[in-house]
Amino acid sequence: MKDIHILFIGAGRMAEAIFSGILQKEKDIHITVSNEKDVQRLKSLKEQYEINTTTDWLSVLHEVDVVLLACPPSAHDEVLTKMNTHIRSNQFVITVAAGIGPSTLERYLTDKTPVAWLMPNTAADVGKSMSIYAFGKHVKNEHVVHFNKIVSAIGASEQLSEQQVHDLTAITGSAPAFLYHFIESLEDSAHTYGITKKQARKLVTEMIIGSAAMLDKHRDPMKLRDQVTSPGGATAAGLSLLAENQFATLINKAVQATNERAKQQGNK
Ligand SMILES: NC(=O)C1=CN([C@@H]2O[C@H](COP(=O)(O)OP(=O)(O)OC[C@H]3O[C@@H](n4cnc5c(N)ncnc54)[C@H](O)[C@@H]3O)[C@@H](O)[C@H]2O)C=CC1
Ligand SMILES: O=C(O)[C@@H]1CCC=N1
Repeated sequence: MKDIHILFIGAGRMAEAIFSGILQKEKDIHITVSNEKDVQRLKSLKEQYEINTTTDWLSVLHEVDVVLLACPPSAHDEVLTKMNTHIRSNQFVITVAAGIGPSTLERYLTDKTPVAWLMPNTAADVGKSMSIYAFGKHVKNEHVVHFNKIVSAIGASEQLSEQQVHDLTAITGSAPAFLYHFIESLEDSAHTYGITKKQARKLVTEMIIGSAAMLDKHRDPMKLRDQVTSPGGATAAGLSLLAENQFATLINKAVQATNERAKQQGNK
């Protein structure tokens, strides 16, 4: 397969996680990263990753096979409007923006442009993103081949419908932040029992890594929870308190609030 050249529009946290993951796995994917004006950020990314950078993505657009939009949902209107008059047929446009599905991309890119919506998470940086995606109407086999090469470099993936990517943005895109918040809360709690912050971090981080490894091996959280919960014992008391305070309902509400905001961002 011929080398792939990807232009990133947006040089923030998600862009970096994705191209960092790609560069660790793939030698024949070339990266150019752009933002509007933060030249300091581009300089430091160029030094760290040995990639090309620009503040003028339009000037490189004609050279690339894939454009990956990693800018805020609110920037899409301006970027896609500008792109539509310059993009060549067959150039593949992917967005990772919350709320911006393939039907939105196709409304802007009017010349049967192949498009895809990818919802990854920052674990792309370590090749462990769980990414969901949906394709637009004009995606052909050659684009699927490129897409699979890019997405498999950053972790696991699942193709869904556009509506499902809307509905599950909270789960793959945002829920890592829920989990990190849970971890921070455990650290704060541990720290109240007279250990240092460093010790609290070690206890909680290693516990989470161990639990994730168990989940990876056994893939059955209910069974794993049960193994920890000695009948009538200490864990059961903690879980009861979580249940009395509607922990599962609260998580569901957080998922809904996230998805609502994601959709709202895409509708602007
Ligand atoms: N951070 C995350 O975990 C995830 C983020 N996303 C999506 O990734 C996108 C970027 O999010 P973050 O990296 O978190 O944000 P960020 O704020 O770290 O990065 C945004 C980047 O876009 C650039 N930008 C802003 N307006 C622009 C414009 N008009 N033209 C070109 N570049 C422009 C900024 O300079 C910056 O480099 C968003 O659409 C978000 O929904 C999706 C999944 C997960
Ligand atoms: O917070 C956000 O809007 C983005 C989308 C999913 C994760 N981060």
